[in-house]
Amino acid sequence: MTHRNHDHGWGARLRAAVAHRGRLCVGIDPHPDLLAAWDLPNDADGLEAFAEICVEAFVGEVAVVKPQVAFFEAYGSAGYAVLERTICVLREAGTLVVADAKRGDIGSTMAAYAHSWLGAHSPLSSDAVTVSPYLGFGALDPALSLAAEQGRGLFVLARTSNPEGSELQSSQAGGGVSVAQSVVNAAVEHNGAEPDLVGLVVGATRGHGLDLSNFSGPILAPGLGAQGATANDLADIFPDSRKLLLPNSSRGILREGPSVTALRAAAAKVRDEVEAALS
Ligand SMILES: O=C(O)c1cc(=O)[nH]c(=O)n1[C@@H]1O[C@H](COP(=O)(O)O)[C@@H](O)[C@H]1O
Repeated sequence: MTHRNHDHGWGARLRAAVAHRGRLCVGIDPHPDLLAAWDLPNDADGLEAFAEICVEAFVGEVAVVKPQVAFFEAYGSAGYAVLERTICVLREAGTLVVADAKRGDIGSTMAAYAHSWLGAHSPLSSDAVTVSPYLGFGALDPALSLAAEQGRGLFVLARTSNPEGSELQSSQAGGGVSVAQSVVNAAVEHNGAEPDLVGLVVGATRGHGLDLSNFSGPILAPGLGAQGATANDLADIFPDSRKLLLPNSSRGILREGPSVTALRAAAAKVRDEVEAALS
């Protein structure tokens, strides 16, 4: 039997967390050059120390943390073990975890990915996961069903922050809308039944050209800091989507490490700038 509990579902948990700790999503992106800057070895031990420092700095300070899976995967099974512990510790401390895995595959394989990142008993079980709709939005169905069943969320790439994304995402899909807009429209349709289940990823680095007026779910907006966007850009780029906008900064904050105090202060500063800009 499908179990759905809206009170404890993703949307309710996200809205409560954001009301309490603000909209900023801080990325844990352990780039090798950051490990070096933090005087940590470029191996799984260095990765673990990096992640532990991030956890100590960000828990209680921000609502949402987004570990970028690629930087853990680079260390193989030892890296995955660090990722498992990081996700688990963050969630136990009440911080929402968006696993940035950008998964997307044919439906039957997508079901396996969904179980890895959203399944209740998976070692990588997170509150939400980033997914790519570019094998077809319908291919995400198994992830949509599991997320709804488990009270978890998805963030579907619509208009990404990188310049290379434009050519594909701005090209025309059927029905006279852009490919990215067709993703937005599909998300609107799905959220009719399950509000907030499907979030979007829309970069904060430039005007997205999307009609988001019918979309009321969460929008993850990467690009603050290292990619050049500032908190003051947000209100212009997302005039109608302020409530559940989750701007992300990773390197811009992580560069302030390895001091836990300095990292925490950097996250708090960006969080407060975001709140001031969107209020
Ligand atoms: O899905 C994402 O999080 C994502 C989508 C996107 O369009 N652009 C983007 O930068 N990201 C991720 O957001 C993070 C941005 O990192 P910084 O550029 O260091 O702030 C990285 O982990 C990216 O993989």
